[in-house]
Amino acid sequence: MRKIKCIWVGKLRKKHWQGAAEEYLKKLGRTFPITEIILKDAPGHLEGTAKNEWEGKKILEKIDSQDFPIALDEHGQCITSVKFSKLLTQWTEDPATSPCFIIGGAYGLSKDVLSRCRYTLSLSPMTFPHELARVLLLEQLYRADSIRRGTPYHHI
Ligand SMILES: C[S@@+](CC[C@H](N)C(=O)[O-])C[C@H]1O[C@@H](n2cnc3c(N)ncnc32)[C@H](O)[C@@H]1O
Repeated sequence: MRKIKCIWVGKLRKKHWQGAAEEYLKKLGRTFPITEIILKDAPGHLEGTAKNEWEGKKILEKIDSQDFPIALDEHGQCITSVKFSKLLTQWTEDPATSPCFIIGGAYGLSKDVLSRCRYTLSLSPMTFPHELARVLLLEQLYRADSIRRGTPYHHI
């Protein structure tokens, strides 16, 4: 079964992010059901590292033993969409595991989350807001699936 889990920190508050995310979730839903786990932001009185450690603990609680956790982080591996499609096929076809993509909040992912992850994916060496990173990842998942199926969405 091809299934993908996504752990996000924080809601998409603006309509334009919601609309963009929904568009790709709907397209992906036809072939790749996505399970989204949306975690609350850390309490407002926490700052910097304390914030990402608090969020990190909540993220770790949601990673199951059969998950193959993939951190989204600007310092990770920057790869082509074709390579991503191959990796995604490999991850989703492994009967023992299923991919679990993780996007952090405003202060990023904690060291514990990064070290628990089995792959770290960068969307660019530049830093994006988590809402945009979420939309970009969903679009790349859709593109990767289109490449795998040979549908005319990606033009090499
Ligand atoms: C605003 S960024 C956090 C920025 C930065 N790491 C920090 O510590 O301040 C929020 C989240 O979006 C995701 N993100 C932002 N830019 C990214 C990129 N270029 N590649 C992959 N993920 C990115 C990451 O999951 C990150 O934890």
